[in-house]
Amino acid sequence: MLSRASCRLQAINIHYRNAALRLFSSQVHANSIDLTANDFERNYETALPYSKIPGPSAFTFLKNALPAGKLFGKPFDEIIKVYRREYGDLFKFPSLFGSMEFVATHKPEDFQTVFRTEGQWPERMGLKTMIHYRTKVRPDIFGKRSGLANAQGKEWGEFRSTVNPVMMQPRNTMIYIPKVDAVAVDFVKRIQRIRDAKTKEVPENFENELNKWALEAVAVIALDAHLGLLDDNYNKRSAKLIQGAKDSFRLMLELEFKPSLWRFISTPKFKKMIEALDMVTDISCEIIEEARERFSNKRESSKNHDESVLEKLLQIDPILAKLMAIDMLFGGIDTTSSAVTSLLYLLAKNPEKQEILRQEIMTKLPTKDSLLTAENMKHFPYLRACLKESLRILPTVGGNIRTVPQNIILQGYQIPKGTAVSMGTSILLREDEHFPNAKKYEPERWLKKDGVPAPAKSAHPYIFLPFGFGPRMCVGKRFAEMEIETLVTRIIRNFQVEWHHPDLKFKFISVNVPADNLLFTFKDI
Ligand code: HEM
Repeated sequence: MLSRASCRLQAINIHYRNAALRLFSSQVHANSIDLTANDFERNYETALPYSKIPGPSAFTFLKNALPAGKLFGKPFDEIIKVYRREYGDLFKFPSLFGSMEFVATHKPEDFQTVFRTEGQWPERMGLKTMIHYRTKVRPDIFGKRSGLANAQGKEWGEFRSTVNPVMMQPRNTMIYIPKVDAVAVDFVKRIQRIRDAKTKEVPENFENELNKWALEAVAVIALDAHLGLLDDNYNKRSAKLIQGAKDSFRLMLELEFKPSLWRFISTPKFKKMIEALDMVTDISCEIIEEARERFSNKRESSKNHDESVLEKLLQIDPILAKLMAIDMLFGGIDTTSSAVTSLLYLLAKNPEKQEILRQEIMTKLPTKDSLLTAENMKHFPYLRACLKESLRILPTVGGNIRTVPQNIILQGYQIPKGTAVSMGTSILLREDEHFPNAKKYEPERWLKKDGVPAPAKSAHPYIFLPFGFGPRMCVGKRFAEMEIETLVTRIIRNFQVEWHHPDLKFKFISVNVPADNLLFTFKDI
């Protein structure tokens, strides 16, 4: 029987889904085309056969990826770029040693077709390595479940309906601002302690500091837990969690998308991935168990509305609650810290934009210790535009993926039901054709002025989707945006951020992460 809390959440969820549907249909009005299964069925037989889609053969793909091959050791986004130059906007990646064959497209009209036909329970191919680990290696923890990101069909639909009201409602996000702000204030103090006394430049391991901030921030939301990562003698257990999460993402991606025999034998990389995943799972479970004990010791009268995500979900489904909490700790590190990195870097490289942002922040935070509230966060449109613009120029993820639930046609080719389609947006986001003066950091393009719509609105509506699209979009979107905006507000209120080194490069390791040391200078305002 459903508990009262669960009924309330289900009702909120129905409301949420309706609101989300309205939002999506208003988002896509501009260039929308009406697509029905019938349109494709009518023309499917006359379209070019799937087998004719260009792309490297399994042999060429393997040859290129081996030592001495032209793509050996190249990151995944680089491989995609090379094949796009060779084969055009639509090409096929072959299956190798059991890996999944997929089609890659770089046409916004195709993204629209794929998203508009994705159905009630959109499918995104799960990570086989993660599914294997959770269901075969650690059923003691996960039972038969592989987590929200890897679940499909009805199981995914039920999981998502349960977590949406807790994680995706703006109201439920804003209540965590004071806690997340306290973490941001600690981070500002940490910058003051670790930067060079004279030059004000931070040490070369600053990326690790940002990772620690990200884990600390997501842990207060997920578990109401203070991990102590920003203290000088920081907690080594949580530091291991960060390293484990980074290693396992890197290894999973390599095993999934590069030629590997892991499906048949336990390769050295596979063993390392299991070790890293074990580290993440075991430490997360310990932290979650501690949080659970704290909640059970909490007196009824002291319970309040800003309970952590875990606490709220525990009242509905304890196993799902634990799974979601692990995934929040796991998925909430590299993603948000990478987005903060690109935003700070672009503000450092564009001091005039940084100054406009600071003026906006000063209107609501006249002193450095003014309170940051849900109310004054509503009045930072330039901050929001700065974040969008940095996600455009230096996106955190390279694109989106769907497994199509019906036969469709892309660029004149048959795409049979069940095909995985990858939609590469990161290259398009930096093309003048879609965003005039695309290389320029121009937050203003996201703002409407004197009743004139924001210039970025004229781009195809399916290109800029940094958190994905539709019912399967990122479930951590609202928390991520709030965490990033809170931290950047505190940093820009306290420091002039500068960059005095050659241009920063990024590399793609499941998300785009900096390839060089983050040698930011933070001068006091
Ligand atoms: C800047 C930060 C982030 C970016 C850019 C980002 C981006 C994305 C994208 C593009 C997807 C795929 C969406 C789709 O297929 O339509 C996704 C899914 C997901 N994200 Fe995020 N994410 C971020 C932060 C987070 C955080 C902080 C969490 C955890 C609290 C999180 C948890 C997830 C989960 C669990 C999914 C799978 C959702 C599902 O399959 O239903 N993400 N994210």
